[in-house]
Amino acid sequence: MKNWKEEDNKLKKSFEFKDFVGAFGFMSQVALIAEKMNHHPEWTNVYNTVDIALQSHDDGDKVTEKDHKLAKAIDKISDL
Ligand SMILES: C[C@H](O)[C@H](O)[C@H]1CNC2=NC(N)=NC(=O)C2=N1
Repeated sequence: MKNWKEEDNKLKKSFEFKDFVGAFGFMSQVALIAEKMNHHPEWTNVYNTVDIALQSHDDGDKVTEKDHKLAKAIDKISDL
């Protein structure tokens, strides 16, 4: 898990892409994985950047193993 930081009971990381298409393509892939895992990111997108914060709402709004699993899956997608 590269460059994720834990802050405010969330795992956070910012991703930067060449342009909006790169950013949105990444988000589309993450959305499919998140839906499969039934674990969904809080995120914002501004043009070529995507800021992600992961937290388990069902488990007291804290970071759990589910967040770590999703973070690893997201890193894999961003390395492609
Ligand atoms: C009903 C549904 O299974 C739950 O609300 C799931 C959906 N996605 C989720 N995503 C995240 N990040 N945390 C959760 O606790 C969570 N719970």
